[in-house]
Amino acid sequence: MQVEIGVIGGSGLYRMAELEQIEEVEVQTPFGPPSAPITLGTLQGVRVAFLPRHGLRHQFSPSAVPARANFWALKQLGVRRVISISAVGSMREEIAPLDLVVPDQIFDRTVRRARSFFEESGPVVHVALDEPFCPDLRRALLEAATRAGARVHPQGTYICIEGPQFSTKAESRIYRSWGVDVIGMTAMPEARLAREAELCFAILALVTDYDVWHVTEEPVNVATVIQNLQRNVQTAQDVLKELIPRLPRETSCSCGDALAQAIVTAPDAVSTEVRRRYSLLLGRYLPAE
Ligand SMILES: CSC[C@H]1O[C@H](OP(=O)(O)O)[C@H](O)[C@@H]1O
Ligand SMILES: Nc1ncnc2[nH]cnc12
Repeated sequence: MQVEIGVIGGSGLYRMAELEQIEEVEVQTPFGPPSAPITLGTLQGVRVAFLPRHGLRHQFSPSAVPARANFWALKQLGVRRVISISAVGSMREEIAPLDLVVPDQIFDRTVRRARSFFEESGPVVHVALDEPFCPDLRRALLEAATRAGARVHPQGTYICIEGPQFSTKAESRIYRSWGVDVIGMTAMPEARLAREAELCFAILALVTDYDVWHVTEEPVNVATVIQNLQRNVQTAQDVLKELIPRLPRETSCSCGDALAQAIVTAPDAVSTEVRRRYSLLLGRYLPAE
């Protein structure tokens, strides 16, 4: 059975306990191996691929997550939609720890991550990122979270910092003045890569803390993040159980055609070698033979 849904687990979520009939697959990609072997399993009759972004033992810091390998590997397995489960800090009083957020925008403050599959070689590709998440997958996530009885915020801007350190109070204050809603370290370059790989992508953000700006709450630390994440893992699983079996097979969004108008390099300037290397992503547009 075709694996169409990918789930990327973030901090504190290294396995998906609800998967049945599981097998582990080691995938190789032109960008090296993904963060961990990918677990293939069944959730309520639907085949799912699960990948813990920081590795099974949380070996990869946000800057070192092999994001290109992760998305390439999921695409290679046939995945068309990717749901990321992510721990975030809240930048607004009304978004409380243990709430869920389905962000609709991202502000990228990362500074040292590869952000494109086509950076070093390959044709010049400019995908649109005005809406960085799949609108249909976001809507479905939101409906699933509501059915699961979670307190969920239907939109929000996720600011992605480089880390690995948490923010200073001055940074946190300034980010808040920019109007962001939640803060994390991993949504970028994932959203960029998902779009380049023509995959639907959305984040289920689990709020773990109030970052460092709050006057009465303790500044964020790892223990709080993991503790609150653990308290919310069951909710995340419940949302996935509500979501995955109801996702229609066919998509009506434009994520699957993101490259159709995006390749600028003249076809005769793209070598056979490059066409072969990128055939998984570009084969529809620039066949190798
Ligand atoms: C462990 S605290 C900081 C860490 O948690 C978040 O990870 P993820 O998005 O993978 O859940 C945050 O982005 C940082 O990487
Ligand atoms: N306050 C915070 N800053 C960055 N990443 C986070 N992940 C969870 N909480 C965070």
